[in-house]
Amino acid sequence: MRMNSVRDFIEDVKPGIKVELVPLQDMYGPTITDATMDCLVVTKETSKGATMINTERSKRGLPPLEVRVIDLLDEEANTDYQGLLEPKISSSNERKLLLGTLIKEPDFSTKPIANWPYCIGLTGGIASGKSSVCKRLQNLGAAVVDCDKLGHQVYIKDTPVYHQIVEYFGKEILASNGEIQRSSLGKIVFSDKSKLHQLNSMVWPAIGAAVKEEIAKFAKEGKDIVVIEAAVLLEAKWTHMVHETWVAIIPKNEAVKRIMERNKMSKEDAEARIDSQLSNKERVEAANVVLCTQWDYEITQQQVEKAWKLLQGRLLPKE
Ligand SMILES: CC(C)(COP(=O)(O)OP(=O)(O)OC[C@H]1O[C@@H](n2cnc3c(N)ncnc32)[C@H](O)[C@@H]1O)[C@@H](O)C(=O)NCCC(=O)NCCS
Ligand SMILES: Nc1ncnc2c1ncn2[C@@H]1O[C@H](COP(=O)(O)OP(=O)(O)OP(=O)(O)O)[C@@H](O)[C@H]1O
Repeated sequence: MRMNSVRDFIEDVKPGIKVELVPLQDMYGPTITDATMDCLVVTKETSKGATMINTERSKRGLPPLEVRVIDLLDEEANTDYQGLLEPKISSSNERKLLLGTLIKEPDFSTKPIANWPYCIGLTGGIASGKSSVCKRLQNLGAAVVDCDKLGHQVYIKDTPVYHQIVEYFGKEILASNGEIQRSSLGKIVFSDKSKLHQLNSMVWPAIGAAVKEEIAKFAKEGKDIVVIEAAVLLEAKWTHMVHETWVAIIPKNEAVKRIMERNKMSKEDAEARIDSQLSNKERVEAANVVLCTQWDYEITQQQVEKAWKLLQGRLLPKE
């Protein structure tokens, strides 16, 4: 079959057939373990891999995949094909197919964590849909650690962190009962980067320790997969506590719209809040899996189900 690009092939596929694009470096992942797959589309250059994939499938008692070799027509088309498999996300239809798939192999070599429970760090910008994705993963069976909530617990009156914060920010952040008023603290730190930095250095170690305790608690309960929802996962370097980093993204204009609606913020304030955080690009660069919540809830659900299903095929063995 001679095609301009893989996209042509996909457009040629009849509706109802499940098509997944697997980045070249991940061809071995789902393709050797997914019992629901029927067919593998490869170029001449990657057809050797297909033979090896079928050998691996037969070792696992899975039926061989029908292999379709397509021939790309010209240089330009070949570039398009390579671009398609690059681990980057844009709004193009082809790259949509990468959402929910493993775009980068996780690297456990530098992480001092046990194989089990398998931990996913879920991050993303403000209003990117983290909570919505988490809820869906929880419905599928994941245990969830909410770092915003853990963050709120470190402000409990008379703890060492409480005293440190009051000493630095002054008594004006306290309510009449002596408790820290987060809204007052938020106003200060979200308009002053150096103060936010100070606050982070006081509270992140305590939140990190609380995350570890939660993971240990879920391990005792026998949970297999724990999702750690953390807006600041990358900034706080909590990635060393998780096996994989999943990132929720939305375009900036959609984020502004959502924040204005949900938080009743002005456009300028919403933009300032987004600009104070990491960009989508920076997060995607660190991501093993990317999810985009830009469209209907149904599409978010489909991406989450796909990500969950593929995840089952790469969980590490219990030690
Ligand atoms: C500044 C605080 C007191 C404001 O509390 P408040 O209840 O008003 O907001 P909340 O905690 O619900 O956070 C709202 C959103 O702000 C963003 N955000 C929170 N903390 C940070 C931070 N340190 N850096 C950047 N963005 C942040 C996140 O998108 C978060 O979802 C609070 O956010 C806080 O203690 N932040 C520092 C601790 C932290 O990093 N928590 C987040 C753990 S994921
Ligand atoms: N398709 C969608 N998937 C997920 N969320 C969506 C979608 N469409 C709209 N939203 C809305 O986006 C808003 C933000 O979602 P959510 O609260 O899950 O984000 P978040 O990243 O947890 O936000 P934050 O960290 O700012 O609290 C919600 O009001 C949600 O209803």
